[in-house]
Amino acid sequence: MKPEEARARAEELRREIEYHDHRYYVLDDPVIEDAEYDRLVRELVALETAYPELVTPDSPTQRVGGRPREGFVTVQHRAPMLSLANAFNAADLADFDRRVRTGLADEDVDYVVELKFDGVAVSLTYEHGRLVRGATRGDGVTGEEITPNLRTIRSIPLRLRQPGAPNVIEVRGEVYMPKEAFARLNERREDAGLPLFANPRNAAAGSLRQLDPGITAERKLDIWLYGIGYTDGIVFGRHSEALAWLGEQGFRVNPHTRIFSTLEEVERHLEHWREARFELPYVIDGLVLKVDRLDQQERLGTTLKSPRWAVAYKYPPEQAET
Ligand SMILES: NC(=O)c1cnc(N)c2cc(Br)sc12
Repeated sequence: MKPEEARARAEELRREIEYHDHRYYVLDDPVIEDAEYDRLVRELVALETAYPELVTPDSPTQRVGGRPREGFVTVQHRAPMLSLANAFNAADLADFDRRVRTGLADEDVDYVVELKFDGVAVSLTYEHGRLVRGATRGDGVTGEEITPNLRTIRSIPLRLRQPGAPNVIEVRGEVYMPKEAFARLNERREDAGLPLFANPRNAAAGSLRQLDPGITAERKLDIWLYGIGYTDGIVFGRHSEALAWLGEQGFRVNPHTRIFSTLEEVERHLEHWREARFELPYVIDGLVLKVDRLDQQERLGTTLKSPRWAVAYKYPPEQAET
């Protein structure tokens, strides 16, 4: 095969494998048998072995790369990762709603209500559509650079759908360990006489902070994306539009998000999830309310550490920490 034929075939295989990764890991709706998928990957690995100059960082064969690190470097988030004020009951919610409506001179308000995932908040930076950096939240301004570990999470796209990707975009989400993976991991640790993780959040944090990405890759972590930090090339009118755009770009966005225009509807929704959350295959510790219109968010602004346009409604912790 001539080099330019090899290059073309490698790119064709990458797109096909990316398509199937998105179907399987993001949509949970594969359209190919495992054996056929493995054949595609084997053909790409063979091509990249025969023509090493073809290997690109965003090739699906480069998910688990690099030697273990000595330690983590810190990076500055282009836009700070805010924390959320908490609401624990109907009175707290009514206070939040009243402050929002007062701040908006009694304009109509839509709330986007999303699940609050009990995991590790991370920021993914894409430049020209390619994943260049992944970091933990840290103190909101400075986080730890954990790119090789995040690249092992198969539902994180290594490159965005073109066209439409801005030059630079930071997307925010929560890395978590599904309850089933957590139970299996602790079983293996018990058999090996290792200390157990107390809960899936600690297991996810411990798995992300591994210096060896190969270990992270074995931990079956996953991610939900729920926000956009800095971006230089795209403007949204509503948070719900930004979430839809993230889904179109290939990110894994949670299907239980809803939009309500009255507090009563929000409260009914929160009561539904008070018990229904235990049926989910991942842990949530509450739900997040956000004013949907971004111009209204702007007008409400933020306090020193958290937005006035969002609040986390928290359920009491589960009795026996799973
Ligand atoms: N859906 C969301 O916005 C969401 C979900 N889970 C979380 N742990 C957090 C934290 C912030 Br800050 S926002 C958010």
